[in-house]
Amino acid sequence: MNFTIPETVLDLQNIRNELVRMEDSIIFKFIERSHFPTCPAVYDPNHELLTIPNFEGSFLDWALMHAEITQSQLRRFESPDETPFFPDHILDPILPSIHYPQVLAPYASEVNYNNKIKHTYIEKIIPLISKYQGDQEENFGSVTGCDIELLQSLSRRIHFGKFVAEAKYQSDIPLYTKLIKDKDINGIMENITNSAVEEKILERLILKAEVYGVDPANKEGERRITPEYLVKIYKEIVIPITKEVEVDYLLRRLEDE
Ligand SMILES: O=C(O)C(=O)C[C@]1(C(=O)O)C=C[C@@H](O)C=C1
Repeated sequence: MNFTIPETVLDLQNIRNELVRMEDSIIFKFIERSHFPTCPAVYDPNHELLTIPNFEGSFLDWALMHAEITQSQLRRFESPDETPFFPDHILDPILPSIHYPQVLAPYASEVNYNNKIKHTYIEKIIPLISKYQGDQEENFGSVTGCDIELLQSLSRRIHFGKFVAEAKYQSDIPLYTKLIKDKDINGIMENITNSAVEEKILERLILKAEVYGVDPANKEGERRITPEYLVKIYKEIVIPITKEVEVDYLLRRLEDE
């Protein structure tokens, strides 16, 4: 899909194809992160080994914020599929603006689930995918680099829910208008849910984890990511938060009408 061509952005099939492609990069990033232990020091706002003068927050927060500041100057957050973790700290781009056509509602950038994504990543995903529990000081930098990449990939995937929601709204405006006016959260959730698509995603993830998760040159067939964990992460975290994004986006959809 091409963000300068609105028709391609709101085509549900294109959006789903993009979500499928994102699975690959997310799986490979999980594999990268799984080489390291949990490293709780990186997420602890008051850790003695990782205190940063004049900064309140964890080492990961500090690194992610500075990565985003640089990326904002490279125009990353002008793109409607990118959502910053530190929206109050990013800067104007140095590169000239692209002026993407507006395909989402004007409030779309305010639908920001990154705090929840970061929290869930640290609390639930890290313990699941890490090699073992504990710190390994010499890897703090690598771990932080992996975390930034993974968090940004997960954020992009989950906030794609805004495009899905807009496409679904456009496909049945009378239905969604009624549900939104009635503030019928359960009704919206029911209508945006497609269990067959979800099942397909989970089946495909099992297959991908089986193929990508084993190094073909490794005689012992050691696993780098288990299908069970991948399915658990998608089923319990990625898909549910994507649906929350969809519902939140839709609840405000009639604001300016
Ligand atoms: O593909 C869709 O229709 C979506 O809404 C996306 C998604 C997902 O997160 O992958 C979420 C809800 C649906 O039940 C199916 C899949």
